[in-house]
Amino acid sequence: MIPRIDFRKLEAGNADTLREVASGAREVGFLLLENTPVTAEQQRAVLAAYRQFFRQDPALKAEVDMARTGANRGWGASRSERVDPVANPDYKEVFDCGVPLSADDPLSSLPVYSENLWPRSPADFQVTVEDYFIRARQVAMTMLRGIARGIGRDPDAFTDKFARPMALLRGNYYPPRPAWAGDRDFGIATHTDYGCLTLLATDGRGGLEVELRDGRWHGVHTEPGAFVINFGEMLEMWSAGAVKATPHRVIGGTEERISAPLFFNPDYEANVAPPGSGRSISAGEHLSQRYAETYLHMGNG
Ligand SMILES: O=C(O)CCC(=O)C(=O)O
Ligand SMILES: [Fe+2]
Repeated sequence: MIPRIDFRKLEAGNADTLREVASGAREVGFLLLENTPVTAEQQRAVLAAYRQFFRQDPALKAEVDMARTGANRGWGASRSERVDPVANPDYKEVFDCGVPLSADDPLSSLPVYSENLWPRSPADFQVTVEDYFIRARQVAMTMLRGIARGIGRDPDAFTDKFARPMALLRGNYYPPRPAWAGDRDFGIATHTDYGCLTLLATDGRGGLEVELRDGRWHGVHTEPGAFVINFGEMLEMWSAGAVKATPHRVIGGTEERISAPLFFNPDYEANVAPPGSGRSISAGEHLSQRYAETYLHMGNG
């Protein structure tokens, strides 16, 4: 149902692989990606770092609480984000970090380029997370180039606009579904992602569900080492609908679960309107608006 893509073949420009990527992007909006340069070990290391961070004393997490700031860097407590206006705020916790600009960059004062907030503990958290973030961005870049080729665009049609990416790496922590949770409570409620593509590593536990064309919810499962790829609102616009942003959610179960999505968002100034439409849609404005709609401390309060 969800196409399985071999990264090495994609990188080599294999025609069958490019076709599968293009049809998966259009018909499903989700792909499974295997055989990338990011190893299962590297995925496990970043998930373990997040697990240690989330399981520690809440006072240490509170030191980097994003709610104290006007941005989304650091820890987001349970119920600090509502991704679906008809659901309650999500019960997940998150940790977000981005790619900050140098201080003399004129755009560096924008919240989407805020400085990261790193916790005092665990000790090697920042090193592990930043190392993974760099590797994962390279995979995302190659993937995006492959999609451009697959849908018949110039290979760099999208990647050209990633000089100062508003990319965000997130750790999601889903505790066991709380006893108080009702019909409108989710680990993460139904949503589409905001950016171009999302590269998701999981701890192997099920929980992610996607709403496919048949109108039904389907569970997605991956083995350690593989990635789940899905596409966001900006790429749907930018590709004039050749790529679909598919709704997904996590209801949550009896066991704790950790996942790490890399939201691969382009430069603030990228125009993500359909080519030739004569319109202009600022990636930075779209992302800022979606943040304001979802994070309770950034506007959705
Ligand atoms: O945890 C997952 O499997 C999905 C998370 C997700 O959809 C998100 O963080 O946007
Ligand atoms: Fe998502």
